[in-house]
Amino acid sequence: MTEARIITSAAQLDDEALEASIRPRRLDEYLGQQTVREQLSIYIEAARRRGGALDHVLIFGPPGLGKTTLSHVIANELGVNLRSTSGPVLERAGDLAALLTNLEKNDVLFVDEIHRLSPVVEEVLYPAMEDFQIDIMIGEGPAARSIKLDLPPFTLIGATTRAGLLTAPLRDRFGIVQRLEFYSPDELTAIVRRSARILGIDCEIDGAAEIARRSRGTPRIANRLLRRVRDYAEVRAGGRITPQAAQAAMDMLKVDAEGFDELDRRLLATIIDAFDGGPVGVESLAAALSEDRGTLEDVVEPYLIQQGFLIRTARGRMAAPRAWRHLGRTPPPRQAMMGDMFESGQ
Ligand SMILES: Nc1ncnc2c1ncn2[C@@H]1O[C@H](COP(=O)(O)OP(=O)(O)OP(=O)(O)O)[C@@H](O)[C@H]1O
Ligand SMILES: [Mg+2]
Repeated sequence: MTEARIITSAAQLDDEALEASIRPRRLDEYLGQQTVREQLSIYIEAARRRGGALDHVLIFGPPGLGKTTLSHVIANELGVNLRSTSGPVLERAGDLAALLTNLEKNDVLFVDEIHRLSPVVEEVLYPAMEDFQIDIMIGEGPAARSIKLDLPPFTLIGATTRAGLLTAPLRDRFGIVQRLEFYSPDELTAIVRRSARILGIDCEIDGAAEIARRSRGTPRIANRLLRRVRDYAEVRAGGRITPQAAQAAMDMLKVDAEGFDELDRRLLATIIDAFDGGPVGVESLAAALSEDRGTLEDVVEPYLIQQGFLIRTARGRMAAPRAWRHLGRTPPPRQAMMGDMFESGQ
């Protein structure tokens, strides 16, 4: 079900080739995220002047907002190598030790999905991050002993969609913590225009803006929609992405004016129809939708919440009045809704 979502923010296979060509490599190509960019440019410059490693960086935010991209940009700007791995891939302490001992001075080690590190691997990471040292076990049984190894100074960049799932000791070891926000329509318009330029797509500004508005604040979705709209424009609109062509293409893809797709609408409609507008617990909601809870929490809900269509209360999710209206329903009287929110302790 989710695989088929045109506007899912999760990476899809055919994204990869495209993303490689349009992924920003330098900080000034990384559009939007003004605060993050400003801060990082200072930290990067300072690290370069000192000739030392940049402090460890934690980047968090919903899928497709540019965590992996930013990590590569940072390494590039620092002029160092980036080694890449991910939480679930590092099964044993030795896997991490092997990576760490191969780093060169000031290199970046990128750990994606860092909230999924196993506890034994995390234990190795603590002294590595703090003192650039690791303890490794040599030999087995009674003869086993541990030796300390010095590592070159390096920068760990951790990325996660779920900062809340990080253990406190791990989170505390990051000197720089950056949260990526959903992009504004203007920022996404700039991203779409840049991608169109690189891919040689004829795209009017207003066509780009139309795509941007329906991209759920997410560059990955904007780039994917650009590609689908291009196909449509080639076949039906003489190859040029005009606002009309963009609209028609996205209507065909069932991406509505808010950028919501089938699953977004189904989620809101289920809360309204099956649960009287909520509050409903995320487990019940996931069951009613036959979707995985993690997908709802990571991929679907953040944008609906940020846009004020979904309200998260202590007792569960509620459809906001604009959700009712978006689906052509009349919201219940404000008082009834406030009552529900009040009971839930919000
Ligand atoms: N600031 C930006 N400016 C221009 N393009 C961007 C920016 N951020 C991301 N992109 C584009 O969006 C695509 C997706 O970004 P990226 O893969 O870095 O997201 P992510 O946050 O790592 O997602 P995930 O959580 O799925 O790993 C990139 O290939 C890139 O082309
Ligand atoms: Mg990524």
